[in-house]
Amino acid sequence: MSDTPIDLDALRQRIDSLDNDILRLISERAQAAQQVAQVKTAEDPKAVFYRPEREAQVLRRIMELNPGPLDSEEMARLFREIMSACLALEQPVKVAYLGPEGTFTQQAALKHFGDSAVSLPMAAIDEVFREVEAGAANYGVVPVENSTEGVINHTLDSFVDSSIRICGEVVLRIHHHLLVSSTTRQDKVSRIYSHPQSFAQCRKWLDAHYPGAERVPVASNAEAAKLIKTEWHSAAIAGDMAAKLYDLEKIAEKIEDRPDNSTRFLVIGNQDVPLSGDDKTSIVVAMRNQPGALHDLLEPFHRHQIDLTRLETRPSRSGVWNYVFFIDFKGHRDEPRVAAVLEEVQQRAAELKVLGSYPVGVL
Ligand SMILES: O=C(O)C(=O)C[C@]1(C(=O)O)C=C[C@@H](O)C=C1
Repeated sequence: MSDTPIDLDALRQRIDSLDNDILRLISERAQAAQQVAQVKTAEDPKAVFYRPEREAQVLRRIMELNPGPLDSEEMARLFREIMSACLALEQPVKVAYLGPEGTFTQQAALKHFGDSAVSLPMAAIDEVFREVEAGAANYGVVPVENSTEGVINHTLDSFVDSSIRICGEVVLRIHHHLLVSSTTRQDKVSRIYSHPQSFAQCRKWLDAHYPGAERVPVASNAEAAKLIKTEWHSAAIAGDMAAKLYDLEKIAEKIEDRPDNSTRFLVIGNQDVPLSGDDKTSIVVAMRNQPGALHDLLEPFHRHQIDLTRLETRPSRSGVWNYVFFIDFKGHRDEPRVAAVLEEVQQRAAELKVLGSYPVGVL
């Protein structure tokens, strides 16, 4: 405790005065964003307003400059919301996501675009792709891999026949809770609803705490949360958003077996994203079915010292024993080193498609 007495009134006056400054500065920033919109429209009537590379640079800079005491992620989240509101002034952004409302994918969409984006729930991953392809939504957010359960094949397969590009990634820590409604008899829970992936991620905890309860898989965690509102003997496993949306009580928090449980989501759209300074590239490659094909494919990456961050194999839908490879690596297609590798891979592959170069997820 400090020796000098704290004068509460004086401190509040100081906070009021600081708020005045913050208010004025945020308004000035919003005006600058409106001017940016005018410049963009003058340059190109069909200009895209959302600029993922610039947003990543703004957030990274804030995190670097942050003097504390707020931690850098918290500070970046505040700026995320300011930028989201500024972008909405330029042009409201519509983001389709794998719904229903209250899913982790919606949480990821809001984490990436901020609360001023309009989020549109879709019933399936291909619907998110279609909505963005048709221009009904500007961007889409789909899950692609989970640290415990692995890849989401449906998302990868959707890229094969689509012209959609990847504009960004979001990584979300996934915390599951056991939820009940106000009418649930907590000592009589005999059925638990959740998404199959969430059951898999909480398997040990469930075996230890609810070995006898029936586990009923449903299409999403949000669906599970909704279902238990009418069943007095049921509980659901879902996240914070679903708990809030359906007004449910958490009777056990963070029940995932692995504390580092996280899911990576992709932001999809119709634009190519310029260099941000810390980028990733995703490609899909079909190799001819011959010995050493995988080695031939990977060798240029090794030689040019490019870091692979993910390699997935999927059966090709065009031939019985052919495979396609989904590869993520560090770097942007406009960097000479990456361009050289892509050129070499192109020569060795039966088919190569660059799904996008995009900023490494900041938040
Ligand atoms: O710099 C731009 O291009 C802007 O439109 C401004 C701004 C911002 O508020 O900083 C807003 C939206 C874009 O996605 C990126 C940045």
